[in-house]
Amino acid sequence: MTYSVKEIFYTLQGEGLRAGRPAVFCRLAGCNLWTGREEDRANAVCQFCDTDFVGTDGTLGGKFAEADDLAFQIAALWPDGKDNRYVVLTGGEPLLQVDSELIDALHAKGFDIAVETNGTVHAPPGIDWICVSPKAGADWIQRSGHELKLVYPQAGLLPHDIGDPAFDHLLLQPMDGIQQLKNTRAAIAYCQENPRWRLSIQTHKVLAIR
Ligand SMILES: C[S@@+](CC[C@H](N)C(=O)[O-])C[C@H]1O[C@@H](n2cnc3c(N)ncnc32)[C@H](O)[C@@H]1O
Ligand SMILES: Nc1nc2[nH]cc(C(=O)O)c2c(=O)[nH]1
Ligand code: SF4
Ligand SMILES: [Mg+2]
Repeated sequence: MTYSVKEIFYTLQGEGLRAGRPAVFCRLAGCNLWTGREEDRANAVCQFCDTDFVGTDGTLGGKFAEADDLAFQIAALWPDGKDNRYVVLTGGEPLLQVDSELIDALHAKGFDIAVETNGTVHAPPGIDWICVSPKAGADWIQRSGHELKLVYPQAGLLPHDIGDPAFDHLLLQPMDGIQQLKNTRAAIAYCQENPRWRLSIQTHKVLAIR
């Protein structure tokens, strides 16, 4: 299977329960909820995306013919001789491409594997940390995982619509955009009133890292 990769870079996980953890990010190209073209945004299922996932032209992006080739490139970004290897597979929608060959190849290189998914595709077995961020108007089928990271607020998919899902951790992430400050205030208030939920800040944006 050939993997289309937008970019690969070494940074800190910015979001969610594991914010602050050093990680190689591998951003797979393409998504099933938006083409990624601005002219299509208003008609997309997911309209608030903050990410460029189109094509393979980013840092270390490209087409990787084999899982081992992609795992080799990811491993090359980890500091020499250091353990606690961690890779975050994101996109776009990574589960359109992630398969058992890639999971095995990354495990063989010693990586703990996380995925950031919109929940419209079942996660294959073996992923070590599944973060699902469901989207209003999209089929949500991956309903279990380690963290549920709900972008807030989304008309039609508010925390009280979610019930009692099979996730270890429930997080609210304020929607970035022109209402970012207002959304952050509202998310803080919701978490304080509903303490099963905790706040996820996009710390990489504050820190000005990738
Ligand atoms: C770019 S998505 C890629 C992974 C997958 N397609 C998904 O939606 O989960 C990575 C994370 O960014 C979140 N995100 C995207 N746009 C956002 C925005 N404007 N504000 C806050 N979070 C956003 C997504 O919900 C998801 O948790
Ligand atoms: N630092 C950093 N943390 C992130 N967490 C989720 C991201 C994503 O775009 O999936 C992301 C990202 O792009 N950068
Ligand atoms: S599902 Fe994820 S990658 Fe796709 S458009 Fe929405 S936030 Fe962006
Ligand atoms: Mg991002």
